[in-house]
Amino acid sequence: QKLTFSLKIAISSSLSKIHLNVSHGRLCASSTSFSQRNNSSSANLKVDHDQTTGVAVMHMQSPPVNSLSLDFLTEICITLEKLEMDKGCRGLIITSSQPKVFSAGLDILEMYGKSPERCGEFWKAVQEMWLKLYGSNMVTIAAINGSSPAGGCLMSITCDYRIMADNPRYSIGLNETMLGIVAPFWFKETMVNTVGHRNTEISLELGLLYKPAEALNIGLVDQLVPEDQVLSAATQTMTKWLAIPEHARQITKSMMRKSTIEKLRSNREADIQNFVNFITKESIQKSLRMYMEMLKQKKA
Ligand SMILES: CCCCCCCCCC/C=C\CC(=O)SCCNC(=O)CCNC(=O)[C@H](O)C(C)(C)COP(=O)(O)OP(=O)(O)OC[C@H]1O[C@@H](n2cnc3c(N)ncnc32)[C@H](O)[C@@H]1OP(=O)(O)O
Repeated sequence: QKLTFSLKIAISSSLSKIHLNVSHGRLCASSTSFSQRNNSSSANLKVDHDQTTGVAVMHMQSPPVNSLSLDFLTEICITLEKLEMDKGCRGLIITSSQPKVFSAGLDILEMYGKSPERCGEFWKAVQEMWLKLYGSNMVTIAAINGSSPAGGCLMSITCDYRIMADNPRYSIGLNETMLGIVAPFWFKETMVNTVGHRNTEISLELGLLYKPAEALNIGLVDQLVPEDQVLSAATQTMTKWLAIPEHARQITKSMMRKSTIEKLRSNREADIQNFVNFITKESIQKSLRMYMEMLKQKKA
């Protein structure tokens, strides 16, 4: 059996302790320094892990708008995997370091003019991020400090709780139909599980983007706070969620989400084929091109 051995040594203190754990056939080594903080950065993510509270804050910093490219999705998945395996991490807050935007959703350039193979690889990464987040054992909170359309909204609704900046310039929603594309069944089900069937039907058919107050009204977000308090409110909420007996909370979460997760898990290949066939159609490529032009014109 292959053992994965990862050794992280925090040199922030000269006195650091190394813990070895064997779990699920994997040998992991992690370290705790007396400062109890473990900060790490990759190209487009900064993770602040406070080991005293067991809470990690993942800051997305992929300019200009945190759009989810294949590279960025891969980075997010690797980080989620590491945090999930780390017994010292019980809660995850996801937020953005980019001004005015939480995430602009999937990177449109990954879906335009690309080979079927590349599109398939991209879609597999989108599935992977969703599976990791929706099925996470950690308490997950989206600290939505900017606009969050389409894939950005999906990312938010995979979390257990959403706190959004109360700024009417921002919006959130699954607006895929406005791009001439269709939210797949697992996007739709995540939305139904959040705001119910009727709200989802209206929202998806019309490709609606909601202002924060409207999003709160239909239950797409759970709380609105002034912009400068999004992260502190998320931290406060996290403390409450982490006080719930962990095993009971995790089993309950799994019970609520299991059937949606299983449906994708057992149909991953077919879902990739659907996506590739759909997105490479001439008519869909034309819609995406027009949408990108519209985005550029909006700027001019
Ligand atoms: C039969 C069933 C089969 C199932 C098939 C499945 C089909 C596929 C399903 C796909 C699912 C999800 C799709 C998505 O997530 S698509 C992405 C949707 N996103 C959007 O519509 C958001 C578009 N962006 C905006 O509205 C704005 O950019 C913003 C986020 C509100 C920010 O506004 P801003 O004024 O601050 O910034 P702006 O000047 O507009 O943008 C800056 C530059 O970034 C580029 N850009 C913006 N969004 C994206 C993106 N999503 N991907 C790539 N690039 C993006 C924008 O063009 C600007 O670029 P430049 O500076 O002009 O070069």
